Amino acid sequence: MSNQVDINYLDRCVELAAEALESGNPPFGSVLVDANDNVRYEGHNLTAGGDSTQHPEFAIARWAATNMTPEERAESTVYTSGEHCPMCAAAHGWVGLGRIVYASSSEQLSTWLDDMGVAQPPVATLPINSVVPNVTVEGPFPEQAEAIQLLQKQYHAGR
Ligand SMILES: Nc1nc2[nH]cnc2c(=O)[nH]1
Repeated sequence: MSNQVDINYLDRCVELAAEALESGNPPFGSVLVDANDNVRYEGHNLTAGGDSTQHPEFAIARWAATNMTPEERAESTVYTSGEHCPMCAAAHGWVGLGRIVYASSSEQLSTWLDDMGVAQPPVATLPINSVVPNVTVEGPFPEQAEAIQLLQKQYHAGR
């Protein structure tokens, strides 16, 4: 069940995605929140340097593996501006993180890329649950997805 708390964290993800764009990176941002509603990690995409695995969701999985117990991980929520790619969904599943709430879906991203005449990513745009069937996933959220589409347009217009 989503609520205003979820919406607030998604809004933060949109802010982080905007920060990514400002620093020349693709607009993706994510937040890791534990069961006590503490933000444990937040970040944005850092792939502009040439390492295409520097997604915030992947960074969250690796940070959580080092810094949280298995129980803490399972009870936490990952908020993210865009639905996890298969690499990040797999990392999320391997480290046993909990619920995922995303603003815009991979299917939406794929459609936006086609509409902009931009090539599809080299990794399939699968739904998270195709990769990790047992993770609770919520999204998309229309208002935040619209904001992300705008950031995607700005990112690709500048390339
Ligand atoms: N969810 C997500 N998808 C991406 N596709 C390309 N980069 C990213 C990223 O950082 N996050």
